[in-house]
Amino acid sequence: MIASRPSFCPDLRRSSVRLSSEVFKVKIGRLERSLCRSSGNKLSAVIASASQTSVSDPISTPSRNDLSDSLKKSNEASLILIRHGESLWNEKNLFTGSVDVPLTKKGVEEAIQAGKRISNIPVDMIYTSSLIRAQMTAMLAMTEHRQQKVPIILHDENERARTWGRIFSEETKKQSIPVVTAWQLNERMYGELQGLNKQETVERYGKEQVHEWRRSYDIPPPNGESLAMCAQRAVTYFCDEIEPQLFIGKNVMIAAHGNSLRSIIMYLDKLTTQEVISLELSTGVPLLYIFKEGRFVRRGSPVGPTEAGVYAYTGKLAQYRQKLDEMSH
Ligand SMILES: O=C(O)[C@@H](CO)OP(=O)(O)O
Repeated sequence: MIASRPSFCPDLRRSSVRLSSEVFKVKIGRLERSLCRSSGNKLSAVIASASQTSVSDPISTPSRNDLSDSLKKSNEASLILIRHGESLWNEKNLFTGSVDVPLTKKGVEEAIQAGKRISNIPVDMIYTSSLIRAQMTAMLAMTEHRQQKVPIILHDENERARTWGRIFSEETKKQSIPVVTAWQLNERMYGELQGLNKQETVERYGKEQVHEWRRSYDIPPPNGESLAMCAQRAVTYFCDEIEPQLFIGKNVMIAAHGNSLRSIIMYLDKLTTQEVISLELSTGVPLLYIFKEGRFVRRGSPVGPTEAGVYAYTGKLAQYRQKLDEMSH
């Protein structure tokens, strides 16, 4: 197979040099298009970042002026990616895909440990898949965060959900973190392999065939999604909904799945279709990226001895941590 780099979001491909005003205009245009496209209260997920409040109020719709003020203010943001902790089907070695399986006790512990590792990194918005294992991971991780804000899931499935979920205190909103759930970040649909034991599937179909289903880029398992198909929806969502938040300086955490995150990492790290095949993500280990001047720079996983290095990378992160230290003294 010829290694190639798929272009999911051609108008947003990042320049390796300083973000030119030309590109910046495109990116703002994109954000505005995304605002235009969004209808009704779906708008709140994107424009939450445009207002200076922490949780989008599903009723209020901040003006474009708020948006452009906010755009001018920030040029650096953190992006944390976490694959969910171990699920009950990971433990049983079953293909899981779109089946909505909760965490094991070990998975709960992994999520809490992940939270400790990122407890000094700012989080303004959280995106999770619509599956409980990713949502549990995000929520458990945030119980450890030093900022001590409350993650609140936004419900925009219908008018009543939006209206009934309103918050009437500005102060309480400031102490909250909006959590957007999106099916596009779900694990890839594993088709007729869902619920099958991985080892038994190898015994039945052979190691090579199963490896092809699990790790090839564009060969789907029977009636399921290939990584390419999963990337199409996950990366498009990332470009349309999450990247605009980073552009305006919002620090974002994404809790998702092995394959939806592999496809997003492929986009962030500009991996080829060949390189992504060997990319494996452990459960519950957070990865940190810094988004600056239109580029994503991978800082690795802020764990153990590397933690000091992670904070040393940017002045903004160091300042944030110092502020947290001062507040807790
Ligand atoms: O079963 C699944 O849904 C995934 C992730 O656990 O498995 P794989 O590692 O084969 O992509």
